Order: sequence, then C-alpha cells, then structure tokens
Amino acid sequence: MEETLPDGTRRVTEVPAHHGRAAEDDGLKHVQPTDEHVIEVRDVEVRFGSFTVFKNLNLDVRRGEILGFVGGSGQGKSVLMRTILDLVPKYSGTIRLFGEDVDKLSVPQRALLNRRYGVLFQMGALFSSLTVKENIQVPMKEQGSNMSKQLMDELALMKIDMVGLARNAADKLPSELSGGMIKRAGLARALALDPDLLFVDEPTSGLDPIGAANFDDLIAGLRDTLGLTVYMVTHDLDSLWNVCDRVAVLADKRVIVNGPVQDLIDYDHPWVREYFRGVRGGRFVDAE
Ligand SMILES: Nc1ncnc2c1ncn2[C@@H]1O[C@H](COP(=O)(O)OP(=O)(O)OP(=O)(O)O)[C@@H](O)[C@H]1O
Repeated sequence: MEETLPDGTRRVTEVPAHHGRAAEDDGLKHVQPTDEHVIEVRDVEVRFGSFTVFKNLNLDVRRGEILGFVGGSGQGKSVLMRTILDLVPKYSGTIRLFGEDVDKLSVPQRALLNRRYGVLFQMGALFSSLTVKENIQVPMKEQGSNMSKQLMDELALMKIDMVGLARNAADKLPSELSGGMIKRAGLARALALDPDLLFVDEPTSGLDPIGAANFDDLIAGLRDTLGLTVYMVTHDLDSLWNVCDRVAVLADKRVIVNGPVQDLIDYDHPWVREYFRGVRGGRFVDAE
C-alpha cells in the first residue's frame, strides 16, 4: 500500500517502526522511534547559480529513528545535509529542527540549537595537528564553557570509551590512527556535547566489511543507549538493511519515497529498481 504523507512524499506500507538488526531479539531494550519530528524539511529549494540541486523537497525525521538517506551520486545528499546544518543557504522553503523554524531563531537561540546535534563528516574531518582528546574537546571549548582541564579530560575519555576506542588513542594524532579509528574519533567528537541528534555522512565508506558492520552496530547501540536520532547519508546497502528504521530516497531533485527498506525494493522508479535489484542490491532481495 502507498500513501502520501503530510510532507508530500510517498510512503510504502504501514509496518512496525523498527526493522534494523538492532531490533532482533538480543535481550537489549531498543529505542522505538516516535511520531515526534526532530527534523522537518518543507518545500526546500537549493540552487548554485542557475543549477537547481533540489526543489519542493520534503522530509521528516522522527525522534529515536535511524534514517538512511540514499540517492545516486551527485543527486544532493551531502548538500541537503549541509542545508539542514545551515552550511548551505536555501533559496526557499522551511526547515524545522526540534520544532523550531531555524530562520526565526535569534543568534543565541541558534547557538543553543547547535548544541543539540553532532556531525560526523565523511573522513572524520579531524584537525590533523590536534590529538584525539584535543579534537573531542574542540566543541567543548567552542561553547565557551568554564570546564576545568581535568573535567574536559575526563569527558573526552568517556567519549573515547563510548565509541570503543582504546584509551591510549587519546594522545595520538589523526595520522597515527587507522581509517576505522579516525571514524570513531570523529564520532566521539560529534558526541562531545551530548547531542540528541546525530548527522553522519557516509560513515562506513572506506571501511572493510567487518569494520563497516562494527561501525553500524556502534551507531545502533549509541542510538539505543543515548536515545539518539540519527540522520545517515549512505551508499551502503548493508547499513540500510541492518540498522536503518527507514530509508528516504533522493531522486529527480526531491525525496521520491521513504519507508522501511524491505518495502522500498518494489518501488517503481528506475534508480530505486537498479539500486535495490541490481547486481549489489539483489543479494538482499533474494535473501528475503
Ligand atoms: N558549493 C557548491 N557549488 C556548486 N555546486 C555544488 C556545490 N556543492 C555541491 N554542488 C553540486 O551539487 C550537486 C550535489 O552534490 P552532493 O555532493 O550533495 O551530491 P551527493 O548526492 O552527496 O553525491 P555523492 O554520493 O557522489 O557524494 C552536485 O552536482 C555538486 O556538483
């Protein structure tokens, strides 16, 4: 069954909210997504000069869910994430974060809102001249907090534990870390201010399959223990099947459909068919 949602996108079939690997009966308590919208994007248009990246784009992200955001290369996945983060200006439309229209916030209100989300950019985006611990402390210092050095060191170590890094990584430079460790350090920095919402851009790119699966598990575990909402831009079909509650598809300059991944595989759109039923995606479909 398909329906048109208030945000104008199509949703396929009504199913229980949580479908990822984290939903398996592993004895752990899992956070169930709610109907409260942490992100609401309405009729957003973004242009670079005469090039329109998207138009009339709508998207909702619910509290407690892991939303996977997919689309062909160059369709605008990163641009949309950067638009939501206010790093790219929009031409028109509305973006609400935690119910607040971001265009209507004063500078201090915006600063408070910024504390509520963390971002893991592709490649970790760590400062190369700072140690892991110092990188994690950057957001703490940017907030102008009066925390003592000892407290900031303790907090940084807590974040290092949280992302599964060994404590001796704290004093290492990014150049001394493996790709997987860099991602974890970037994640620790994204969690520095205890956000409610986490944006992750291609978190498993460049990782081997085991490292990628471990990282997916880490994200799902953090969602469950910290009650995070996760907005995940990804190409990784394993991530979609294993940890995402819902997947939104960007094509033709808008979000064409969203829903649990197993309900999208039959969606009638050339890119969706090729993605989920092509050489790589087909193995998941055949396994269903
Ligand atoms: N600052 C910019 N100025 C002009 N064009 C830009 C800018 N940033 C992105 N674009 C263009 O916007 C489009 C969307 O780019 P974006 O990086 O969001 O794609 P993507 O879907 O994330 O792709 P990929 O999966 O390959 O990373 C591309 O055509 C890109 O060239």
